Amino acid sequence: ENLCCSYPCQNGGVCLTKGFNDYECDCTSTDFYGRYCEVPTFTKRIKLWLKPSPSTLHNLLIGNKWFWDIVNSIPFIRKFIMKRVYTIRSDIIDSPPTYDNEHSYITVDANYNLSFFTRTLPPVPIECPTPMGVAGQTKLPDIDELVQKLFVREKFKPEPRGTSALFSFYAQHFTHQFFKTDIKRGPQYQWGGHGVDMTHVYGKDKHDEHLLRSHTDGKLKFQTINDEDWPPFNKDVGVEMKYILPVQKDNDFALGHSFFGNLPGLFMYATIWMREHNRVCDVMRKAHPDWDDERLFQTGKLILLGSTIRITVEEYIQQLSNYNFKLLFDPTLLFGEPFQYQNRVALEFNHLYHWHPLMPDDFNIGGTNYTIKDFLVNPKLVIKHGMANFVDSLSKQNAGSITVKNHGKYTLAVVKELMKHGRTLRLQSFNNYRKRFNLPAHKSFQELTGNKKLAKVLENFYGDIDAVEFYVGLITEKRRPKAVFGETIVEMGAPYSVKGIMANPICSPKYWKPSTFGGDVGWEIVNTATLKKLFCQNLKENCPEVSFKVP
Ligand code: HEM
Ligand SMILES: COC(=O)[C@@H](C)c1ccc(-c2ccccc2)c(F)c1
Repeated sequence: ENLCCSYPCQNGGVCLTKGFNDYECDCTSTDFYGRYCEVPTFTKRIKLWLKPSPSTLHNLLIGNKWFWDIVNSIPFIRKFIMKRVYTIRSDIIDSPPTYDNEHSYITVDANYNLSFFTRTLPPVPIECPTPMGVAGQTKLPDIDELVQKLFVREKFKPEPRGTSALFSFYAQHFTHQFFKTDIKRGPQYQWGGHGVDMTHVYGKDKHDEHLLRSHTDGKLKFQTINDEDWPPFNKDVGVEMKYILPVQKDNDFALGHSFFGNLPGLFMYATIWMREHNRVCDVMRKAHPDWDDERLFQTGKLILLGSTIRITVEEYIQQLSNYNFKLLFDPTLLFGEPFQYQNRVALEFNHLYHWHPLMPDDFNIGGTNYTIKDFLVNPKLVIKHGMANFVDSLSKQNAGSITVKNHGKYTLAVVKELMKHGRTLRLQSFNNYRKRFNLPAHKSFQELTGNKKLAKVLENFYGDIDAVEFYVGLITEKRRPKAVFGETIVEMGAPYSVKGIMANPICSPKYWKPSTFGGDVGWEIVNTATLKKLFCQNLKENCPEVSFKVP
């Protein structure tokens, strides 16, 4: 039988079977040696001894506000720390990508097959005794029972740190530009561009982009209703829009992403980025009256890309991490470092980012209460209330907490689908992912959950802590003090997200300069972009509440 099924090789060692009854661990470039790559080299031993644990670091970063206020005010210290955040987080991610969803070993295909999500850990080999290799039972627990006991929201649990519903829709809107499962072909297939490419604003390809553009002054098509600019109706454009329920004509708009007509929060962001693009085109036309439609459009796209990344790092991830340390988006920190400006979206990152508990069960917009049902496939609510009221209301409403028993009714089908995909694609155990991201495997259900009752429920389901599935582990893991979610989501999400952002072409030395963004004017926009400006520079009335944190 395949002795590699028990994952004997530690610290990144690669297991290779030798005939039917033996194996060896390849410890090359792991800084470990020995039969299981379990013995650290001398230098590695020193490094491990000096390295603070993720929890120690976390507590340091969320505490000591006085200390961080000083650090944040001294540019060269702040930059020194941010550079290490970039390099340490990025170095954990394999680049070029190593595994795909169809082989439990490295292949050339894994690198060249862009229509696959890549895999950070390869699938569990088919011939292994249990779905997790050797741990646990031969059959995984029933998904409906798991969902019933671990995910169904009985009572809404607000995000404890006051994260707002504006944040929730930002998460969904921003991540859907690179999380694009090609369901028809299978859960391992994707139709995205493997990075922050703004296709959620400009369309999935050149064909759709051509339909969404006005071809005048670099602008995107729009229509004016109630004295505000909105996306055009799709009857006038003809891009493919996908709805999860039947849609009325006056709710069918042409947007950069086929899914974005399903929720008003997504339509809101689609609208504000369309307005921002057209505003930037006007600004650039003044600075460059000699430029044609194409140059205005392309420069506008680059400026919005830079603005998106700045807002994502300095406001969105800032809120997510809850660190007192002020995060900085500065590509020059990596200049001169060995860094690959290439990214491949991992299946595990996609699964990890299923944050449906962020969604409340209903929304209070300008005093009117809407259930998710009222919200679904009803983007014209944003027009009805007006952009200012809509963003103000979402900024004042608490998001849901990403934790157990907090999936709203309309997202249960999604989480069931996710669990099925995890099994079809033979994801390794939660503990194997902990080790892959330099975290100690949890030794007991109690240690994983920090909750006796929950530990018992999980024990009854899985029997063995090493058989707990990936997504189940992420959601049932105990939260660290003042954290949005468990340790593993941060320690896995941070590397994927930092690598995915900093590997963007605009962060590379040849792109990251004023001329790329149309000179000083565009450069200034990218370097001073904020969420508040994104909304308030595109509203006629005075600026409403715009925040990822409820006041
Ligand atoms: C009530 C609100 C929501 C509903 C009804 C909803 C519904 C869905 C549905 C039906 C899918 C599967 C179809 C598809 O893949 O496009 C999906 C996928 C997904 N959702 Fe949600 N969602 C909601 C909110 C969110 C939020 C707040 C996030 C936050 C990050 C999120 C993250 C994702 C991700 C990452 C995927 C996988 C996308 C892909 O791989 O194609 N969703 N959602
Ligand atoms: C050390 O600090 C970090 O690594 C910070 C910058 C950090 C970065 C990224 C995340 C993050 C985690 C999950 C999904 C998206 C982003 C995160 F939660 C924290």
